[in-house]
Amino acid sequence: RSCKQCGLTDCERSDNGMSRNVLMWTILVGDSGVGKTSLLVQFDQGKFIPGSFSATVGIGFTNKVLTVDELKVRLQIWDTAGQERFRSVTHAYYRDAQALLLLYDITSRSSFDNTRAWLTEIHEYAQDDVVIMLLGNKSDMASARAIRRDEGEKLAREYGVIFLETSAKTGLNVDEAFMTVAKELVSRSVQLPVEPRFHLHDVMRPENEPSACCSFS
Ligand SMILES: Nc1nc2c(ncn2[C@@H]2O[C@H](COP(=O)(O)OP(=O)(O)OP(=O)(O)O)[C@@H](O)[C@H]2O)c(=O)[nH]1
Ligand SMILES: [Mg+2]
Repeated sequence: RSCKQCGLTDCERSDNGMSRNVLMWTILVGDSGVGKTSLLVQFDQGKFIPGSFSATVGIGFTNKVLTVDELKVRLQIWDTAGQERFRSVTHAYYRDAQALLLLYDITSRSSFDNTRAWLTEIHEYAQDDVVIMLLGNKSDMASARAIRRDEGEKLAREYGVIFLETSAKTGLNVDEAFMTVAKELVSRSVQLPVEPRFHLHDVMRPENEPSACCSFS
């Protein structure tokens, strides 16, 4: 049985028998080859699959549940195709995103330069209050580095977004990146308690009642 809405097979319960879940849409964007799929595989499965590069076609999602301040945060993470020909598909998903992770490859000047165009697109298609993180990926490739860390930090400051350098290969800062997003989403929603923009679920339910946070098919 999997939920028709979020694709999860079950709903976690916290220790006090209540389930309190929030689902948040997160999208990975950036040029083809920067490591979006690899980052997601590292986060989801804790592994890096070396070998030839196989570009993502279309779009797909992975669910991960993180706990932030006793709140279960389900991140529905959409991995998009970086190739130009798939851009129009990706645009359709921006509007529903609460968070966007924009990756560049620290060994590729062009992927870094293109982040400005990505940010312009994000501002055009995404919600104004979307959480944006800039990630300089492949930080393990020190000898091939083309973008200094402080260049990434400067760009992030300019656009007012959060910045981290990551490595999908070694796992450096991968969990941190997603945890930072989840925490930021939770803290922003706490500041706006009137109508949080949680996408689907935000329920509390006693242990002996069937979980209602998902709708099963
Ligand atoms: N050394 C190193 N290689 C990486 C890292 N992340 C990705 N790669 C490699 O870079 C290539 C591209 O990675 P992908 O994750 O497929 O890139 P992508 O951003 O999903 O590309 P598209 O699907 O075309 O948008 C692959 O050969 C990966 O093995 C990293 O952190 N370090
Ligand atoms: Mg990919």
